[in-house]
Amino acid sequence: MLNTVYRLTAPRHFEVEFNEIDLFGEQVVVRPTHLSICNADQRYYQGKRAPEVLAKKLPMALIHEGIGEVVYDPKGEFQPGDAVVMVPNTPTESDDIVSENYLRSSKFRGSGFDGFMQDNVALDRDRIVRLPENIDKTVAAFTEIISVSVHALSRFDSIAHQRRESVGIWGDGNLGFITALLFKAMFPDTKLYVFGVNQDKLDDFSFVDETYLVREIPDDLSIDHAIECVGGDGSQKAIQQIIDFINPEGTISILGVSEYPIPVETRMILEKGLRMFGSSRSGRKDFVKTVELFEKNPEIVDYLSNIVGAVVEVNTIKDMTKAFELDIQKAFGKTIMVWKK
Ligand SMILES: NC(=O)C1=CN([C@@H]2O[C@H](COP(=O)(O)OP(=O)(O)OC[C@H]3O[C@@H](n4cnc5c(N)ncnc54)[C@H](OP(=O)(O)O)[C@@H]3O)[C@@H](O)[C@H]2O)C=CC1
Ligand SMILES: O=C(CO)[C@H](O)[C@H](O)COP(=O)(O)O
Ligand SMILES: [Zn+2]
Repeated sequence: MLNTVYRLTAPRHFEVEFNEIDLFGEQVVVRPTHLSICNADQRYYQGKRAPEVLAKKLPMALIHEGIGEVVYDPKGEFQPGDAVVMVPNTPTESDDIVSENYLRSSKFRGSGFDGFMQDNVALDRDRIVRLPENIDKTVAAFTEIISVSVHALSRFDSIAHQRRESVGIWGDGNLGFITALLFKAMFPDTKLYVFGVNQDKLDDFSFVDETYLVREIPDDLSIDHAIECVGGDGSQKAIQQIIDFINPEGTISILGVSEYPIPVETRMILEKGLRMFGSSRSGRKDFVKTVELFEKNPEIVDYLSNIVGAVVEVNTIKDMTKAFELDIQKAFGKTIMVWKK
């Protein structure tokens, strides 16, 4: 079956290309319905990655956050029209210790190979997870970034010591919002503080115990552990501030992606005996856990609908460009493409 793929061939430039989908294989064919733009997509779209990275990765279809409807399953386990979330991480081996998203051999859609900007996507059957009926699809579209938070918080639970009276999340953007919301659901007895740079964004974190502008943190405040959801140019300041305010032997969970290496005050990491760990991406089990969370706690989906930003119907390449450009201008929220291709 001939399939159309919309690849980024150069910064801000999409082109139509074609590939072949083998209908006689084992893979399930999914037609994307709702796609969501991640900061990682924007770094490719705007040409913010290093030239040698762009030269290696492009042309490539972007987008690793998305849901769709099954078109064809050779085994008949899924029926045409079934709503599913697509898992972008694609392992080629398994390991008893290392999770699928950390195996260096795994490929990731929209980073190592084509993402979901296609008319149809052929996926191994363990790369799709059935969605609950009647779920808000504009929220389900960004299940992937939610599963990243679920994954990081599960790791936090196994790494951070048990004194968890107060935890701080740095970052008042989408990842900060999602992580804060899930943190409150998973650790209801811990006081959660969110630290940001925009009062209007912080006002949306109505479900946390306190919010602070990073330039107005009281000197006597301290936290047992911290989670960094800033990334980019802000990472360095955020990590420094975390090191300043965290209690000895606390754990720092790093989630923000920085394009270039950043200096970190290792002396105080040593003196305070801190643990620092990174989390990136997620695997099938995190998606399954996330979908279970949607089913058991529908109020989480309602809260998440607050961060649905622009919803753009996409019929043409011009519409794709419009969605990415709108996403750049947004103050807050996820940009959703309703994929009519
Ligand atoms: N580890 C993973 O698998 C994943 C990582 N990410 C990464 O996480 C990072 C955040 O993503 P996302 O939330 O979508 O991006 P956003 O841009 O929505 O959020 C970052 C927020 O942090 C704010 N900020 C800037 N400086 C500071 C500071 N010093 N202290 C506190 N807050 C600050 C920004 O404000 P302002 O906009 O005003 O600068 C912005 O609101 C990105 O680097 C992204 O690539 C995302 C998904 C998954
Ligand atoms: O967004 C992410 C996961 O949801 C990761 O940050 C993203 O996968 C990093 O990939 P790349 O190396 O291509 O920037
Ligand atoms: Zn992402």
